[in-house]
Amino acid sequence: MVKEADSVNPSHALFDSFVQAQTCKETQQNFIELCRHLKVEPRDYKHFYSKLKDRLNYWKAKDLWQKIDKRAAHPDYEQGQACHQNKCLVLGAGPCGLRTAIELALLGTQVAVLDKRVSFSRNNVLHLWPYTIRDLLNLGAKKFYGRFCSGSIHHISIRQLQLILLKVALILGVEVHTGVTFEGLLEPSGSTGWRAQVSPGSHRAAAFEFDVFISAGGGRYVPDGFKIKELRGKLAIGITANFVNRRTKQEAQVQEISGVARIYNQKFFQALHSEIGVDLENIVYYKDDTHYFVMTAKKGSLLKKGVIKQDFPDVNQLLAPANVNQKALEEYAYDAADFSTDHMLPDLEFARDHAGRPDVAMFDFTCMHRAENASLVKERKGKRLLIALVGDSLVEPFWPLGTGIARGFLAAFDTAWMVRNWGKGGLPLELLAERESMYQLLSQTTPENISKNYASYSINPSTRYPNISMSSIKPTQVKHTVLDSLRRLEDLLSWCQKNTAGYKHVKVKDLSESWRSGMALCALIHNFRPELINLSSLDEYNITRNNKLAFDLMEREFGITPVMRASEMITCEKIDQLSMVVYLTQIRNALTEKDTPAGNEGLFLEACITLKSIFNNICFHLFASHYFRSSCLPQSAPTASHPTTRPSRCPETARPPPSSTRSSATLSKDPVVPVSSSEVGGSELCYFCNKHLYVLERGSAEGKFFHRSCFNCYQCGSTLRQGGYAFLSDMGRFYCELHSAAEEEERDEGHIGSQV
Ligand SMILES: NC(=O)C1=CN([C@@H]2O[C@H](COP(=O)(O)OP(=O)(O)OC[C@H]3O[C@@H](n4cnc5c(N)ncnc54)[C@H](OP(=O)(O)O)[C@@H]3O)[C@@H](O)[C@H]2O)C=CC1
Repeated sequence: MVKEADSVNPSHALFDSFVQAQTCKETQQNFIELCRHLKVEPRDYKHFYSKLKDRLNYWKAKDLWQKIDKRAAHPDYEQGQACHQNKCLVLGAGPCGLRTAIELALLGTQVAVLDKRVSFSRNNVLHLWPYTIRDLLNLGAKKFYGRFCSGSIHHISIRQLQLILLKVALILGVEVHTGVTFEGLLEPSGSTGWRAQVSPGSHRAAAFEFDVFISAGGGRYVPDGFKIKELRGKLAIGITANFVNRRTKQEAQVQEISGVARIYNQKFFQALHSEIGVDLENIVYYKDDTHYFVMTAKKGSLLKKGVIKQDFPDVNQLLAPANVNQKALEEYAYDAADFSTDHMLPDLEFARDHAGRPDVAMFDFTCMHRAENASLVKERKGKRLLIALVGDSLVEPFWPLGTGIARGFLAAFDTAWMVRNWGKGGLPLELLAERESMYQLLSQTTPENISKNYASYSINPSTRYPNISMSSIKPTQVKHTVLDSLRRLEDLLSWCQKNTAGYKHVKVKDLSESWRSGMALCALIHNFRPELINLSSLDEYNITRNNKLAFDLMEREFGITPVMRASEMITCEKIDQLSMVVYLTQIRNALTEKDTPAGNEGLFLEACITLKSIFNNICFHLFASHYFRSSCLPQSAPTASHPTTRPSRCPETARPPPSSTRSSATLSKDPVVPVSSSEVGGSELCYFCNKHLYVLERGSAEGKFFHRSCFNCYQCGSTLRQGGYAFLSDMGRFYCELHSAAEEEERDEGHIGSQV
């Protein structure tokens, strides 16, 4: 609604109302009225922002335009042309979905955001890292929310953050549909591309076709093809509570708590326990729209206080709603809040959650989830879809550490960078590999180890991560994320089986060893061109002759170059599957006269060929002479010239590096570890189990070599991944994120709460 006397010009008043709107609904309504009044059509997303700016000649808006113009002028966006042909659906209007939508709009993408919620009702308060503060200020946060970061500790409530981002997104021409539930992806059919199944089904978002899908639904929806990994730690029960902030003088004087962990203030926690029976590991208090508390409580005291009714070893059973006494939980949170603020907050009254209940909740942080991959590509009927996860659906944050939104925004920028490359026609495997390389860094990022030059931050990862290697993950390592391609390997195998069935001495079981004798290749040729080959003249044990015959015929008749020499089929230890896949695919295309791979075939061949060439390089760099002694890899592979890093033999004898590697140094990824000729052949010992380690099964991190299956958290035994671990060098131990934080917290005395 237009506020009276705000301005004489109705459009100015409408703009003011839009800027000041305090709910999602009010924001959307004011926006629509403003657009109507100025006769600008939000669906004309390409020109919307410039038209709005031109038609709203209002001094109060100038500040905002300047900020947005400055961001939009960054060369990364190529004046909104970088992705002008792309369309993106974003699932979730949480902070991360909206932040991603803004970047994609700046790249020129047509963006639609869906959220099932109709209101922004989350009171919980998020900690902001310095770069996020700068980022939001640059988007005009102060304009939309005058109190932004005016307190002593930098934070913002989720709903205020969503409001700011929603307003910026709308100004940039993003369509935001609330009250719409995403039910799943609809595959292309006929001339229609990828779409979403939504509820209500009649909503116009159902007709939106897109080639990029961002899943930012907060972790509850995981698109097909993504694997989610569980990181299980020791029992950690989180409690959040929000109390009404009446903004009185007395409330203003109460000190915030940026994070008090038990180890740093034993006295406080002992008093809390002995005086009121509340036993906590840590507590945080932020004063924002509400008085917000987040704490980790010990199970014993929750049982004693009757918050948890019955003890169960299984945490799901333990924290099931039926096993929680809500009233007792309210009392517990109330007492903790009152005690930790020295009883200085007068008339503590619970704020209300979206359902009108006292806003206090209990969460399980024992088990955190993270996706194994950040992105993938699907292809159906020749139409490709890039799918990316951002926010909590990518990595669930441990709230008391206050990393959620900062890492969420970093992933939003990284994702936008990938979409930019997608829009510019980058090869799927290459851009997926680059995205995964960035994803490896995410869990290691801290306010200290990311670049401090906030002014130069852009979606380009190199502006944010010092010493980043954008190619630490190779395309071959993301092959499984190009989903159609893998299915096509199976298709290729069954085509081969079908067309060699019934031939004597031929049994095709795979795309490698079954081809060694050359009989299967000859059978394949005979099946299609019997006149070319006399099968009765073949001897299954004359491997070189059979293969030479088949290779020569393929080359002469169909112009297909052999992938290896016939003699190598007998000498090699293992047939190289990727070489065979590329070779057999070309044969299939030739024999079935599909000579130009098109549509889905294109992606498949691209995958195979990229995999093959990369694989050859990696193999050469990694396995050098060992592989050449024993394998069939083509000899044209490039030579390696890296220095050698020798592994330590075991943790006990390893000489500790100068400092803990949970520093900025860990941001530069392990290079592919080169192997000297004395090492190849593989008889080193695994850093962890001290057993023999062969080159082909070897993983490495921090200069240590090990079996990949041995790379587990010292504390909980969960499997570690490159980039998703911390290494405490003085002890020579590797930890998962959760346990490294706990371990460091215990050791790092005097450093109270700077993470929180
Ligand atoms: N309570 C807290 O303190 C919370 C804090 N956060 C913070 O916010 C950060 C960013 O969160 P973010 O990743 O953006 O996720 P959010 O949870 O903030 O946003 C996701 C949004 O998508 C909605 N959604 C989920 N599934 C669907 C669907 N199928 N169709 C339509 N809408 C759907 C969710 O609704 P719904 O929620 O109803 O499923 C929610 O509104 C987190 O890292 C964390 O720090 C996030 C969530 C809660």
